[in-house]
Amino acid sequence: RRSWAEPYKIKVVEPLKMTTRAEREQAIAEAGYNTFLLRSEDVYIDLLTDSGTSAMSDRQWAGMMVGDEAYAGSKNFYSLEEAIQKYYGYRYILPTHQGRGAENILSKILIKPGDYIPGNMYFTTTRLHQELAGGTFVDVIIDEAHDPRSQHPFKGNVDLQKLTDLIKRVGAERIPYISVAGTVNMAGGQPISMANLRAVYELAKSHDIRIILDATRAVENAYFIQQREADYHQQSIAIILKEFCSYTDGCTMSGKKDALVNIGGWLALNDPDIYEEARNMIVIYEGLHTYGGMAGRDMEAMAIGIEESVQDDHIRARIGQVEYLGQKLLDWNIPIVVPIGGHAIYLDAKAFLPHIPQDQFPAQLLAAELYREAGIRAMERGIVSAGRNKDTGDHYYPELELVRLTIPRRVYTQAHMDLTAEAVDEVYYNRHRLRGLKMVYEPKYLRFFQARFELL
Ligand SMILES: CC1=C(O)/C(=C\N=C(/Cc2ccc(O)c(F)c2)C(=O)O)C(COP(=O)(O)O)=CN1
Repeated sequence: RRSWAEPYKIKVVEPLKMTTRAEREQAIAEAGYNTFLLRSEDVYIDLLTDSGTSAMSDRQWAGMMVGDEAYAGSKNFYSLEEAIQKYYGYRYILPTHQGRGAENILSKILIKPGDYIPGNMYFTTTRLHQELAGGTFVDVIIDEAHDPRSQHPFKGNVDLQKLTDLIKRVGAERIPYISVAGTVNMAGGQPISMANLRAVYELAKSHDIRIILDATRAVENAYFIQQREADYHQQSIAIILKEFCSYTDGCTMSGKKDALVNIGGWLALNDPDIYEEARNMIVIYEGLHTYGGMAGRDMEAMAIGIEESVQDDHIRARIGQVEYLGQKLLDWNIPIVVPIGGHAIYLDAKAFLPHIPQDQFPAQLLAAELYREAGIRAMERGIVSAGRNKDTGDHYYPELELVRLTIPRRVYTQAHMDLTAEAVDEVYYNRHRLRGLKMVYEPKYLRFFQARFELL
């Protein structure tokens, strides 16, 4: 059996600065034990996020050179519109500066105070925009998604009974849309199956309720459908993606993930009336409807990135690298979320640090420790990210207390993955010495971005 290797070779590199442990101890203390507050130059392997951190191809860089920076009607808008219509299948396309720009517009248009928005697990910016519009997010994901050890192949699936119960409880008229993400970031990059999405679509249509997809990693979701769903083993990623989107009425998209760009996103819709209102709102919050907060060059790079993202060789290598790292950690009995997700490895901080109670922020501590140990930057995805219940004011206490090791696309080599695994193993070996944190500064919104902590 031949090993696999990437379907590309490297043409440009960015030299990295190596730091000492002493320098890292000072840097993480000055950053308040919050990896978001570290300087990039002090980070060796940056696994904070796959958002906007992927490497563009030479064709994308070439596309940057043909940016048509006209204020209105840029050529690049039409290449982007064509690429999205071709690969995602939606009719109307509105560029936005990134995903949350689309989430803001959509929430403002579709949600009325007192509405309920069911979805397959929360996402931070998505839920916040739903709440700011007066809505309440209701989690209708299957129970297995909240269990880091469950091997369910499609943990992103919607529990149709939970959804039906909500419709019965509040009435279809209080549900402006069902918010479906594929893959599900906070569950560990877990996919929803085509069969489940089709069933959700049929249920929604029987109650005349819309479905809006968060398409941010829908290409990765298509890969899992190809690999794990019998009917799709012989289908190309592009064909699967298009069918997947056909079971939804529109999508919000952060192009900073699947679409291989450093900035960009869109709102796509099939309903002409919602489109007309969104097209009008875009000029308030994002820019003219033919650039939506992006430069022409960025739209061109994203149009090319969409084409590259659906190539079977690309997505197989991308997810193969994540699986490579995850399998190493599993072989060393280090607790991670299974099945291995599409864009990241998620350390199970509750199992990793059972002696640190959740309100002493174990995942926050573990992310800080991994940086101190090896200059590797990861992201807390536990109680700090979950924030506070808008009604009670108390923390949410999520089942999943995770540290996300997020792999940018086409950036790091297998050697970086090997070193990351060794560093995690070192921290695991010394985990008994670790102790909790206290939060000393807590911002009002999305606190995890800017909160500061001290060692207990
Ligand atoms: C499934 C989904 C996302 O993953 C996503 C973003 N993701 C980020 C950046 C980020 C966002 C929120 C955080 O709590 C976070 F700590 C990190 C990330 O790293 O995963 C957005 C929003 O897209 P925008 O970032 O283009 O506006 C919408 N939907």
